[in-house]
Amino acid sequence: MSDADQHPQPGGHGAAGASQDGHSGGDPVATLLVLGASGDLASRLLLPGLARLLVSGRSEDATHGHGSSLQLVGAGAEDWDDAHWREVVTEAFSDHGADPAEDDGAARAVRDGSRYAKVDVTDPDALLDLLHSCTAPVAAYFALPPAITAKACEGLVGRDLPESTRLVMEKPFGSDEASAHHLNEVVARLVPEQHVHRVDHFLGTSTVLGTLGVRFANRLFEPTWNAAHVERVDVFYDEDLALEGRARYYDHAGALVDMIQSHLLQVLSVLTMDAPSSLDEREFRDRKAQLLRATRLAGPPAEASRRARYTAGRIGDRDLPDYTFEDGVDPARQTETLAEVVLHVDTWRWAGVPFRLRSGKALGRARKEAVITYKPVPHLMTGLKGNPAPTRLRLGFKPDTVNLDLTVNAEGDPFDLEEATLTAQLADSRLPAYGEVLAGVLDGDPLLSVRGDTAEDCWRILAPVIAAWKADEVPLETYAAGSDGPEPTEWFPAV
Ligand SMILES: NC(=O)C1=CN([C@@H]2O[C@H](COP(=O)(O)OP(=O)(O)OC[C@H]3O[C@@H](n4cnc5c(N)ncnc54)[C@H](OP(=O)(O)O)[C@@H]3O)[C@@H](O)[C@H]2O)C=CC1
Ligand SMILES: O=C1O[C@H](COP(=O)(O)O)[C@@H](O)[C@H](O)[C@H]1O
Repeated sequence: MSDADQHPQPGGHGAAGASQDGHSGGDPVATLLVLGASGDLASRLLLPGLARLLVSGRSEDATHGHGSSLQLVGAGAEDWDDAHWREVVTEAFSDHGADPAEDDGAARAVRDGSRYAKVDVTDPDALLDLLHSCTAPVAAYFALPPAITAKACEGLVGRDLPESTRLVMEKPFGSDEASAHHLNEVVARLVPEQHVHRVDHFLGTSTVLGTLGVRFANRLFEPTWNAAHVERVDVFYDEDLALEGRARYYDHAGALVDMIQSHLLQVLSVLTMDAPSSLDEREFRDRKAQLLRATRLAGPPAEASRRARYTAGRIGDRDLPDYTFEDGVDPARQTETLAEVVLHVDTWRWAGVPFRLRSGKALGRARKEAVITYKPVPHLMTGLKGNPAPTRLRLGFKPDTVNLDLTVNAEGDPFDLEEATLTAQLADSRLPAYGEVLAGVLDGDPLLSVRGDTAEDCWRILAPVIAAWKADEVPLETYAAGSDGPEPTEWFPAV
């Protein structure tokens, strides 16, 4: 897909361009239609995100003052009625600071006005009827298994959708570059690109957004943010959570697709892109796309990728079984629970710098941070003692922190060197990631959505790894649950 296809209206945000009041997305969304209302995503992340958005008042901004009249429609295969759906909404809202019983504002209005529709989304007539029964513009949130989402979209091709419909698509978007390309073509026949929200909730996290402030609102970092000064960059998303009953999805996806193909490549792009001139969606997404287009695996998959799976172990007071004994897991799938890759970004700025992306489950330490390691100083003056550790900037995710590891003169002996860390705790975002994502959807602003070309590129970058793992060219290592993961190697050093 070319840039031109992605940008029918240079300078504008939505298909309608910037609206009269300067808002980015044209008409605000009137109906949020959650397809897959009985699913895990809807109850655990979407409804809580919506609750927090309603309480924050941002929904009024996002909908240009119509937050409390937002219609919430849940739909799915379950034989629920409106009353049951409202109970689900009430529970999710109450657990997240928006108890409709106490709140007489937007949360209550949205809950009281919400309804449920039973529908098989793969039946195009039924889905279309449902869409037309909603007040337009409708944001159709596909909280569905990806194959069902693709089938539902295909069924809508050639049919008349309500005006200004937005399609909100979850990850994974496609299952490889070709299928993502195909899905992009299908979606492009339904709505303009600016009305497609390919969700990556990491782009809604305060840390990823906070990276922009640290990088671009300070004179200090940007001049050294390049291959001349940076030795390596490591992005870790090590979780102490294990499978947590998600075999139906995870045992097919694995760590590479679940975390690296989607979230961590987005983090990488924000960490390494050139400075956009504004937070206009086109400026921002162009910069990310440019960076990812230049990204490739740093070597042959047997060296530049590694996969591993947890065995039985203990995390805190939890005993965990070997992954292959978890409910719903098929050991023959050889699903990895930890993945690491090393990438290169072929640009003047980044040539030769290794970027390691790593994520794993059931690790002893939940380490979630991007570490920028600087090169040693060109000359350390004779007379200073000690072996200085490299300067490191560590951007922590959850909690959101900035740590700068420096070498300083030691206490008591000014000729000796020691390490010191400057730490800043970043302010918590008022909204959880899904609240931020929904604000963008309701506002019709795709700034924090993954653009179609980028969705394809993320598959292209990892295609050699996926093929090599499928062909068993890279061994599936093991690590005990509760450990630090597989042993460090030259390609995957301890940092
Ligand atoms: N859960 C999570 O933490 C996250 C999920 N995602 C993504 O969100 C999407 C949904 O995931 P999740 O909620 O976990 O999945 P679930 O399996 O929990 O839920 C899927 C929902 O879709 C419904 N459904 C399935 N087929 C149809 C159909 N033909 N017509 C109508 N409804 C149907 C299911 O109903 P029924 O149960 O009755 O079949 C269920 O309500 C996936 O793309 C996933 O990758 C992304 C980030 C995090
Ligand atoms: O999308 C996903 O993300 C979570 C990690 O994100 P967090 O915001 O919950 O920390 C991950 O656990 C899950 O496997 C993956 O599907």
